[in-house]
Amino acid sequence: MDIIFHHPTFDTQFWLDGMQQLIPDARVRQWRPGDNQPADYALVWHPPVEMLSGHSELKGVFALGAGVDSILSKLQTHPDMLPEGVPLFRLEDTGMALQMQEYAVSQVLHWFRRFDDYQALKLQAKWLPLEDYRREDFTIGVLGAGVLGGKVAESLAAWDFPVRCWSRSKKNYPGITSYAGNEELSDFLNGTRVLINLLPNTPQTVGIINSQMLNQLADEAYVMNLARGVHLVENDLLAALDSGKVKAAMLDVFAKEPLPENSPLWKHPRIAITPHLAAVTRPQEAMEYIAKTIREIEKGESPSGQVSLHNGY
Ligand SMILES: NC(=O)c1ccc[n+]([C@@H]2O[C@H](COP(=O)([O-])OP(=O)(O)OC[C@H]3O[C@@H](n4cnc5c(N)ncnc54)[C@H](O)[C@@H]3O)[C@@H](O)[C@H]2O)c1
Ligand SMILES: O=C(O)[C@H](O)CO
Repeated sequence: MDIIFHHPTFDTQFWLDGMQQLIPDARVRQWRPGDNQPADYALVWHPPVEMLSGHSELKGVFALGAGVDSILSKLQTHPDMLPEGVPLFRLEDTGMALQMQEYAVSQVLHWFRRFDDYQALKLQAKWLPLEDYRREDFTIGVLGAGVLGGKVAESLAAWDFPVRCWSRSKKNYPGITSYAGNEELSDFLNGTRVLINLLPNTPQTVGIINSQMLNQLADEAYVMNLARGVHLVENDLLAALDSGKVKAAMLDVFAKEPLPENSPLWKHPRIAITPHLAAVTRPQEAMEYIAKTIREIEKGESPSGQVSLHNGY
């Protein structure tokens, strides 16, 4: 079995050695421009078109992240990049859910305990106990209730917050109210105080967090974008912060990354920013998942994690 690997920034040797250890009888190599030799599996991030195009012998392509929007958008301009019938897989959790839970829970607790207000008071040397927020006024709504959103919702429910989620089809997570489809979006938003986004980037979800959505949230809402920058209309968020409809936002992802130095988001006192690291690929977990999936494909099984090109995620 031949496995080819391409990632613009990862430590290639670490991945080649790791995959070799997990599948000892495989020949694992770094793909380099001009390499047109056949392969059974490809592990990729931002793959050059010629790495995959024409390779209909591939039995699987593994994206080395959870979101496959960068690969699917390249397919728009280079439809032959993924040969017909070759399945595309993505990383399902592989250590990312725990990171998302840490990020979301810590920030929700930060807002709930009013640490942002106390930091502002501290800067004025003011000793002023504020009224507590109540859990019943702190309903958390998770947009996108898949592998990551579902786990984030569960971890917040464990802190006794009222939690709801929104997805394409109904979910059955204990203690979490599930809303599905565009028909139920308004009901989901109505009363949501903390909006956490974990949707995939698809034509249906681009720009979904806009004025119309923000205006339906509870007053003094909080917004956390952990999925993709294109989901959020940045100017609409700034307007909602200025009007007071939104009290604060925590953003990990941006329409343009790195976020340009002149972006007004940097200077806004009620926007917190992290540089797209809410959940990063954990190499060992990812390699174990890929090796397990390869074994399943080799046995003729249908492993989970296959991307639906039709749904776009
Ligand atoms: N910031 C980061 O560091 C980081 C890390 C990993 C993943 N992500 C992002 O998180 C996203 C989610 O990852 P995942 O593994 O949970 O994905 P997933 O495919 O398991 O879940 C997607 C969820 O979104 C819902 N959904 C999709 N389209 C919808 C629509 N039109 N209307 C309503 N619901 C819709 C699905 O029903 C599902 O519940 C990724 O696509 C990626 O963009 C970000
Ligand atoms: O989707 C992912 O895995 C991360 O956001 C990196 O792009």
